[in-house]
Amino acid sequence: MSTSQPDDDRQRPLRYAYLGPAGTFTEAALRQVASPDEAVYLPQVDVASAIDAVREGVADHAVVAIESTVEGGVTATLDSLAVGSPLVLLREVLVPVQFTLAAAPGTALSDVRRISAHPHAWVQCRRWLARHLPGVVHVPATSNTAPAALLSDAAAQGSTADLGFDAALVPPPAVETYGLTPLAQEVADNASAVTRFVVVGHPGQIPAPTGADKTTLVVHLPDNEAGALLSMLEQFATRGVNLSRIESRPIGDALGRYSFSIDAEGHVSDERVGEALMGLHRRCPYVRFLGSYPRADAVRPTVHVGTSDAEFVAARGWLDDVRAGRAS
Ligand SMILES: O=C(O)C(=O)C[C@]1(C(=O)O)C=C[C@@H](O)C=C1
Repeated sequence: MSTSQPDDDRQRPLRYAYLGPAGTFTEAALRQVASPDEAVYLPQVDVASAIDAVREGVADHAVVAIESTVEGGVTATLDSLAVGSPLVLLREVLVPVQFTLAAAPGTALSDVRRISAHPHAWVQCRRWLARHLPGVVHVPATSNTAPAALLSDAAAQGSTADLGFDAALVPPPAVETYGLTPLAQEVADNASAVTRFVVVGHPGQIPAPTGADKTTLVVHLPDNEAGALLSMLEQFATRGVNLSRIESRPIGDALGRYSFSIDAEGHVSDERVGEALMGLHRRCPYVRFLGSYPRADAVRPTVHVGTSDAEFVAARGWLDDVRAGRAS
């Protein structure tokens, strides 16, 4: 991805909105996309603000978490992308996730009664906390480093007593960044936890197919139709398109109305993916294309007999012949 773009005939660095403050896992994802030397980093208080910064033209791109091995889909991201002016995903980045329990210097593990943590971090450390700090109270934080910054500022002013928490779950590098003391390291329950982040931008050029791509969609089903979900899934299955994620989110206008957030293997320029999208367009009242982009793990899909590009093209040629009276 290029990191500069024309602006009134000038080259200016791209601006990236992301969940801050400094040192979040989101920032680690952003560093894989563009270094702070060549891009402008715009930390935001939450995921929705990062995405809105792109819609409002304050940022060129947003980097946001979309899925984690422990919690599944990041609902704030899925919901922000599902409505509002159209945006697309341009790239995905994987970040291994581990946590340190940290506090201001002078705090001991035995002092800890209340821990500030992002809700996803809390869930990822739940079993460790139950075993080592039973009864400890969760104080929700807006990001993994927001409480680290508060602890650091309060310690600099002489006391952390009024903060409402004694310690925080933070990304390991943030311990040093914010001058904290580690109380316990590697406290995540799943040592191989990974969070998937995406780069969000305005619709325009779609990243070129690599052979190992992903396509993200939002789909609504027809109301009150038996088998509507099955019919939607068949659009993928009959074309040999595997799904790597599907989850339902409330549309929000009435009980029982859900939209489906889907990651499909392949690129919109693949014949089988294009055919599946046309099937969705015919069967479903609403389909939002959220982009085709290279998979971070570079895993190529298994192409089943009868679903390769060449076989779709040959089938279309055969039909043209039939329609023109040339078929034998
Ligand atoms: O980027 C961060 O550090 C965050 O606080 C966000 C977030 C998330 O939204 O899932 C990112 C990675 C971890 O899975 C926990 C929290």
